Amino acid sequence: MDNSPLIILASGSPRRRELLSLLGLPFEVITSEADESTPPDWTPERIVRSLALRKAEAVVATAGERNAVIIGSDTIVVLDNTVLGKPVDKLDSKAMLTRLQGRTHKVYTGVACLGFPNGKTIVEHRVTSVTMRAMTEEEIAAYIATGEPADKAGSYAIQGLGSILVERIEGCYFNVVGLPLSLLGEMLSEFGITVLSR
Ligand SMILES: Cc1cn([C@H]2C[C@H](O)[C@@H](COP(=O)(O)OP(=O)(O)OP(=O)(O)O)O2)c(=O)[nH]c1=O
Repeated sequence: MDNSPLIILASGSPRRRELLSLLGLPFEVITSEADESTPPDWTPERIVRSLALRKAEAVVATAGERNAVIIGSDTIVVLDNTVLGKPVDKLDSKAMLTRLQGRTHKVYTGVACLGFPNGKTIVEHRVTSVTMRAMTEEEIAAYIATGEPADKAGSYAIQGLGSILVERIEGCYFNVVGLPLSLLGEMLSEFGITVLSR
């Protein structure tokens, strides 16, 4: 009998769902209502790691008394020590994209794996550098009009139309989309879950 724990993804993000599906393992999704506010003096690492853990912890009560690993994750974009989360409106998207265009920024994603019911906890993060090409005001306006930037950290989606704005990246691609899969694979193996088993 297979005793490996059930995987629970604590996320409402369709991107994270799609990325986790790539591993070919069965999983359940439970959406969390975690408080995502953080003190202004926190470093990017601390923000994504803490929020990832908060999101995982927020679904513990609904996960039930099962042998499970709960995955929480959080992504932010950082430019010049400023954290760019999801835009609040189109004006905010315009301000973010105007800052990001023609420059290199960093994308941080934190991942928390919470073993249940034993409470084993592993929290990690990855950083990817992303260089965007220069954009005209018209291009920025046209991109915002597509609606794609609305629910994305930094107001772009590398996996969508935003792909044509990205000149180069250094680091894990999946980290930018919201779930660094090679890191997650390593973390899951600590819970007895193997993606590639012989
Ligand atoms: C930079 C970038 C971000 N994003 C997305 C990933 C995340 O979904 C989102 C960052 O917001 P998050 O707060 O990390 O996640 P979320 O609110 O979408 O989902 P949940 O908290 O329920 O897990 O930005 C992309 O899809 N593509 C990109 O290129």
